[in-house]
Amino acid sequence: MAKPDRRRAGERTGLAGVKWRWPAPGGLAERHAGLYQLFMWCYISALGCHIGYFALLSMQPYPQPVVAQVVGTLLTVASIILHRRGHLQTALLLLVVPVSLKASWWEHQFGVGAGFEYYHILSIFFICIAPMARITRLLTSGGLLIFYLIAQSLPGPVYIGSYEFMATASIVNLVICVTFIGLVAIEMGWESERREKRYLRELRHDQLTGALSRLALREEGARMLQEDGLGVLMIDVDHFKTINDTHGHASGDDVLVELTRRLSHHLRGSDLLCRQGGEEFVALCPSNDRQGLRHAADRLLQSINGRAFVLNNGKLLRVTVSIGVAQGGPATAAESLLPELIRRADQAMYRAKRTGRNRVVTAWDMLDEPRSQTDAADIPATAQATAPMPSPASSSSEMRLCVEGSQRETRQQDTHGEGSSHVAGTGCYGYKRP
Ligand SMILES: Nc1nc2c(ncn2[C@@H]2O[C@H](COP(=O)(O)OP(=O)(O)OP(=O)(O)O)[C@@H](O)[C@H]2O)c(=O)[nH]1
Repeated sequence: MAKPDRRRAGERTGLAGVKWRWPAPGGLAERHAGLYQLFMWCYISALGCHIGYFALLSMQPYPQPVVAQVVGTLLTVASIILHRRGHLQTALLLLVVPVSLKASWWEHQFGVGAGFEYYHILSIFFICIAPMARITRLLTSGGLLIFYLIAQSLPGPVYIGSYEFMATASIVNLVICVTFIGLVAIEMGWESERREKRYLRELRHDQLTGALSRLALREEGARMLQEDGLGVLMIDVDHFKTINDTHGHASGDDVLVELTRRLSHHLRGSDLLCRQGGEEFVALCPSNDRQGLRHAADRLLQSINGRAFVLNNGKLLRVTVSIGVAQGGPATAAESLLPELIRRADQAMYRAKRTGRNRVVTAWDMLDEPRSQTDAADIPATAQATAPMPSPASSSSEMRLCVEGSQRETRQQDTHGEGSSHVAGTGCYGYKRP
């Protein structure tokens, strides 16, 4: 097999054989990708500063702590490597503690007032936002704060710069520190926005298949029902347990992924495909046209049973689905009608299972059948248990739409109260406004 092209993947082999990849690698750093990148730039700038100091050494009229510069450079290199390996806390400490130390040294050289105290504040800021244990953060920032206070009361400066030098140094140091804090704050804002969007996307999508999740099904279904009539197609893979048992769970997963791909391909742009759970999918199709919905369901059925699924081991597998269809709406009480439509599509799907699988059954066809044919055994136990009881929430006139074939309604002025109606053969109660 051809070797992957590292350059194309943005990878480099750098210090100590560490693989460099831009942007951030996996693990801890990945969860703070934006911050991580910014810190990387801080490290690189710090490294640049150290090298710059070396260049300036010979030009300074007063003795320079060469050892401090060497140690500072080594610490920065070490912190880059540690950060790259995921030891974020240690790396950060190696960076900010020497920065604070160096700020004290410059304060000692020039006296307080040249703006080097800002670097203490910058160090404490970095520690405060670092993803570390609260106790470590408290101890370190407390330590740096005490260090800052001690540095502020250092004995008289050894070298006192001119007034101009002090003023310029103060402004430059302030600008550097404020820029860093500003950049990090902006990046953190963007990062939390990105994270929020990512979580929301994950919440609304099924991890395996990429189809919409149950949460999205409820939200989108209710929205669609408010705007237009809605067709609900309940799609369930036949004998999926046997597929899992025979070919393994991984192959079962592959079947679900391919199934989603085929179903999505054969749905219209305005339709939505959701994974209800396990091997059960729900297609939401905005439509008032029952015939059209039937055709759509037939088309989906054929897209699955018409062509064999190719498993990872090259074996061919014939997969079939059973589809139940229900239709209703539009409704202002969409939140209460949607579960009803799903229940009825589920009921129709179970009927398709019981009558041989690999077929489409519509809820309205079930209504037209003699009552004896839609025997109780067709309705799953859960559906029977959840046959809707009249409730205040279902008392809107729109609830009438849960009954396909309203001509079959037989009014019941019984214990359900005035205005309730029972739909023959459906177990579905609707409420009409008196
Ligand atoms: N591979 C895989 N299997 C799953 C997943 N979710 C649920 N299952 C399996 O799907 C199977 C569903 O089995 P059943 O509910 O008995 O349905 P079935 O075998 O399709 O039978 P019928 O629906 O009556 O045709 C169970 O074995 C579950 O473990 C998944 O995400 N991946």
